[in-house]
Amino acid sequence: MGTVVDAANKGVNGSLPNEKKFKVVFVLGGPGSGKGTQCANIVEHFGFTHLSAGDLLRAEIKSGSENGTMIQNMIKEGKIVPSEVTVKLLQRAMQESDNDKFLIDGFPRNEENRAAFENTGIVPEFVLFFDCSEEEMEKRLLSRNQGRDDDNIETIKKRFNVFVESSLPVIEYYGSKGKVQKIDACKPVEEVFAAVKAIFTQVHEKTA
Ligand SMILES: Nc1ncnc2c1ncn2[C@@H]1O[C@H](COP(=O)(O)OP(=O)(O)OP(=O)(O)O)[C@@H](O)[C@H]1O
Ligand SMILES: Nc1ccn([C@@H]2O[C@H](COP(=O)(O)O)[C@@H](O)[C@H]2O)c(=O)n1
Ligand SMILES: [Mg+2]
Repeated sequence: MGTVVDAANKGVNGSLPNEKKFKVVFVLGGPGSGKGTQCANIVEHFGFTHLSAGDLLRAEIKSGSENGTMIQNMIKEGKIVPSEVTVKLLQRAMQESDNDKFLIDGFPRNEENRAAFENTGIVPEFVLFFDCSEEEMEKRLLSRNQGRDDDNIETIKKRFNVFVESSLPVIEYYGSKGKVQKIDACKPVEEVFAAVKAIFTQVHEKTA
């Protein structure tokens, strides 16, 4: 597995110190591609802690935070919340955790997210990319039934546009660095997990 940021490279290039040693995998893919579903499986089999940026933002709304209304409006519009807010939530969750292995789901969603996270000094081990057609993702989101404000066709279309315009370039960036593990996420859950499992098993064997 790649390098985990440690004491030796804390604070390099003006970045903030990574106080604990963290191992991070970014989990990316379009809305409804199955990121949350597969993260739950990875947690069970590989001992990671799952941090969904979307879940942290939704919890922030519920907590009555001063940013709550702004976040709620952004989510309803399918827009990306300023990185400063999201990175703080992620950093806090990592610092408060007893674990040192994190799946960061739905982040970085744009170039601003990516640059802001890079400033923490934490380097992702790799990026898991769930690749799925819009047709299949739309079908899944419209039948998700979790009461999410953004699971309606108007917001779904906006989220697809944001994914193509802002998130895919981030995946391409990591692809150019040889860090992307792409998975066909249009298949049934069990088949997708078999592919995910193979990747995590291989990575684990390399570092064992
Ligand atoms: N491989 C699959 N085949 C069929 N349905 C799936 C599959 N994976 C997930 N689902 C279902 O699709 C819906 C969306 O899945 P999930 O919430 O995991 O997606 P997500 O990528 O986290 O979406 P979002 O970005 O909106 O949070 C859920 O109802 C889930 O049960
Ligand atoms: N890095 C992120 C991640 C999410 N958001 C906002 O939350 C919405 C839901 O995210 P899910 O991952 O749960 O689908 C998303 O559409 C954004 O509005 C964000 O701003 N930044
Ligand atoms: Mg999700």
